[in-house]
Amino acid sequence: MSLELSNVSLIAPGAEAALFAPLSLSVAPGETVCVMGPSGVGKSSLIAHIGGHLPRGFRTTGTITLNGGDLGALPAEKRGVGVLFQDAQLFPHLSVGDNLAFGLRAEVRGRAARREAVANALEQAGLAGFETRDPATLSGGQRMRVALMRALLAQPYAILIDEAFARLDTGLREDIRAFVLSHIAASAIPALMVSHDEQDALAADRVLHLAR
Ligand SMILES: Nc1ncnc2c1ncn2[C@@H]1O[C@H](COP(=O)(O)OP(=O)(O)OP(=O)(O)O)[C@@H](O)[C@H]1O
Repeated sequence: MSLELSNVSLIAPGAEAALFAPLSLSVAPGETVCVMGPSGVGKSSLIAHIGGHLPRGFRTTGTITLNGGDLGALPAEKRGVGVLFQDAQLFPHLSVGDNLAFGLRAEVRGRAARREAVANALEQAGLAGFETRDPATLSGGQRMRVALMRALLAQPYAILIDEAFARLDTGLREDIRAFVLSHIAASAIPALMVSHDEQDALAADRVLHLAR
């Protein structure tokens, strides 16, 4: 199902004017839309708003619909939105396998079934056998692949990507971007990707420029 934004805008705490002109957008299942725009226009805040993590004091207009429901009525953990950040944000105190198991939905019951789901995800990420590894021992690209698999194991209705590839080396960035975007397309969920990188824009299905 599509991710639908209708007349969405944000007013930062203490500000009078909206950060960007009201935004209406429909992102289709399997489609990736790249959101670009000048620094400070509100790209990360838009991602935070959709995910339900907007800092206190922001005012918002418009509506966001996902999976047929109004996201504004739901707390972050009930929105079914997965977010990929720049530093992958794996839990440092959990093994790679436990990070993935954290993403698994509660419906996957039983130790054997959960272990198998984690092993499958690692296999898909090209990281078979990495269950007991400490996330700190992974490369940036490996961490990002685990972060994507953790997000997908939760079977989200949409994925948001906030400059997730920016800190990776150029060659690796291309591989990881292709890995992430192909998994999103295969999962048939809509994705919104915030970026400054022209290469990200080229890899997306569509580009949207946020303007004041
Ligand atoms: N917690 C906050 N309190 C007050 N203002 C904030 C807060 N978070 C963000 N802002 C303001 O909201 C505006 C948009 O910030 P945001 O980080 O969303 O922009 P951005 O387009 O992602 O920028 P960049 O490209 O530099 O990452 C900025 O003017 C910023 O100062």
